[in-house]
Amino acid sequence: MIGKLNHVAIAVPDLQAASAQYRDTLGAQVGAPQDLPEHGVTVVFVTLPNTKIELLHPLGADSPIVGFLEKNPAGGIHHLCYEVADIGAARDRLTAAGARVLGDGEPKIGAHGNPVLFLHPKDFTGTLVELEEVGKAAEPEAAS
Ligand SMILES: CC[C@H](C(=O)O)C(=O)SCCNC(=O)CCNC(=O)[C@H](O)C(C)(C)COP(=O)(O)OP(=O)(O)OC[C@H]1O[C@@H](n2cnc3c(N)ncnc32)[C@H](O)[C@@H]1OP(=O)(O)O
Ligand SMILES: [Co+2]
Repeated sequence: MIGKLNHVAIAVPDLQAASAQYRDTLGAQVGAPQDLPEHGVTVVFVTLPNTKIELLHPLGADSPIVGFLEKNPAGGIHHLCYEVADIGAARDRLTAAGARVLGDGEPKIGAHGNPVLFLHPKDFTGTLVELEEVGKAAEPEAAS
């Protein structure tokens, strides 16, 4: 059911410092900060040849990553995001298997404009999992 690793998210206490480290020390392609008020985070995406790193910083007092940064003040790996072709079907299959989908169970639009859901870390070997629906590219038409 799961496909490509879309991104690895790292919660960071200082977004500017983390962005500079990835750009200047590691020589990676680093994007601009993006505020996502609906998710309570500011994100910066680092594009790697085979996946992305999502640098996460709290936006607002109700941010879901405030508690994580309190427990991990230097920052740390926060979640993995896997691509799925049909997020509704994935959610139904996972809830039937007993996994907890976070929030009200309805997908929200994530940083890439695609529907996303989160799964409780206690149900996935201590790892918070994000699912992102990435539509399949149109099949090329068969040559006639
Ligand atoms: C969608 C926009 C963007 C994108 O990619 O497009 C993003 O990725 S936004 C990312 C930020 N959004 C979220 O994380 C939404 C889902 N998260 C949540 O609902 C909460 O953060 C939750 C429920 C995972 C944790 O809630 P809380 O911070 O209140 O912590 P608790 O003390 O209730 O945690 C319970 C238990 O789980 C452990 N925990 C918490 N966070 C993580 C984590 N990231 N990875 C692994 N384990 C985690 C925590 O330590 C507690 O364990 P315990 O043994 O009881 O101490
Ligand atoms: Co994410």
